[in-house]
Amino acid sequence: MLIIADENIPQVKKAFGEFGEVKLFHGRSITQKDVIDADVLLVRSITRVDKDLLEGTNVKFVATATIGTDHIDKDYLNKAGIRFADAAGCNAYSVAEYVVSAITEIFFRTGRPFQGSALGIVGYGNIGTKVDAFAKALGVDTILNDPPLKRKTGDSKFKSLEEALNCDIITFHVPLNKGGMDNTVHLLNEENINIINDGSLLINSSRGAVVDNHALKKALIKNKRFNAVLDVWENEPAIDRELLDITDIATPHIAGYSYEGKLNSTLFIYNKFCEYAGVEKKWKPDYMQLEDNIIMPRKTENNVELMKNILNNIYDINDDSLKLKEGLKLSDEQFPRYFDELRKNYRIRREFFNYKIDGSSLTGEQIEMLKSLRFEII
Ligand SMILES: NC(=O)C1=CN([C@@H]2O[C@H](COP(=O)(O)OP(=O)(O)OC[C@H]3O[C@@H](n4cnc5c(N)ncnc54)[C@H](O)[C@@H]3O)[C@@H](O)[C@H]2O)C=CC1
Ligand SMILES: O=C(O)C(=O)[C@H](O)COP(=O)(O)O
Repeated sequence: MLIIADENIPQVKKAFGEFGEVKLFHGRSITQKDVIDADVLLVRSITRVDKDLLEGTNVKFVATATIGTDHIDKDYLNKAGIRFADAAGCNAYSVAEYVVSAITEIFFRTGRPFQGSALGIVGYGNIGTKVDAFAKALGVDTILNDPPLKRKTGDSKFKSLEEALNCDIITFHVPLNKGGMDNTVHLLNEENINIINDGSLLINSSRGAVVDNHALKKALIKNKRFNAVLDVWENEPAIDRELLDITDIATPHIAGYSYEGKLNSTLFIYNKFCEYAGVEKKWKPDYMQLEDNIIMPRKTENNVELMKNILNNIYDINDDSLKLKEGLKLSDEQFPRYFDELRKNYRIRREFFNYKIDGSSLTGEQIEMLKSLRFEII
């Protein structure tokens, strides 16, 4: 069996090697010629999988080691009788932790408290539900927007997009739906961007095109009255560098790149392949136990300061932002490669549950907050 895989799927050779030859390719440059004799194609978000790539090939099974599937023409795969699998949920905690880090950093910079702030969550699926739980743990109220779920459940907890945009923080966790009733292309656009209040914080870690980047740039240039955190961009990796310059925290599509999230992505597609092929699931990734994982936070009653102090030991989102912004020095030709290299060589970022926190200087409420964020308290 010939298996063609994106070189950035971790441990893919170990996982799939038992089924045949695994050949690795750079995800942006996989062509029909590369997959012509393949039985299995394993991609990440940067490979467009459609008729142009697969017609006339031998491919019977396609999997993406990602949550998002907007790069896959599922209708074509269905018609062509090609089985498809995604890695739904694999890095949901990673993205939720990214959002906690982004809020902490911006609130620390601007001297705002978590308590009493309201967070609008657009998209209440695997990631949105985790962000909701984390926000509540921090003392942040939430407003939920998810029209498909509202139709399905009739639950009055789901509010309008306008209500979500009216919050102190707005975060997007929707798939990129290109058209239809639940279109999400330019969900935030020239018309509704003005709903965002002065001093609010906008976070997009879903897909770049969910936010009209041109409208956002115009709004920020005209009057920088709210903060913006962007992990995803229109036209990655050739992103709008003027927008990059004026974004408060700017990262190269790494919100889902926790160590666990990446390994889960391989495990999830491996498991789905085994189910498809009717073979026993033998492989499991080695998640490696973390050493030196005890954090002793400074005593403070200010929870933003406490979180900033803890996150400095785990994941300082500023480091990612500064590195991406260093790319502003490069030429337009050099930048896309730089963006991809930052992603390829991304650091090992462990999820919160790996860390133990010395609770001796913490209040009972702070201990409960940190436990809800999946830290272990000792
Ligand atoms: N930046 C990154 O590294 C990552 C980005 N993502 C992106 O995040 C997206 C969301 O991930 P999950 O929560 O796991 O997906 P999910 O499928 O579990 O949840 C998405 C939710 O959005 C809702 N939705 C659909 N259309 C909507 C609309 N027009 N308005 C409001 N809500 C709408 C759906 O009903 C669903 O509940 C993925 O599709 C992917 O594009 C996912 C992982 C990592
Ligand atoms: O899971 C998703 O969806 C994502 O956006 C990924 O975390 C992004 O990873 P790549 O596939 O672009 O490496």
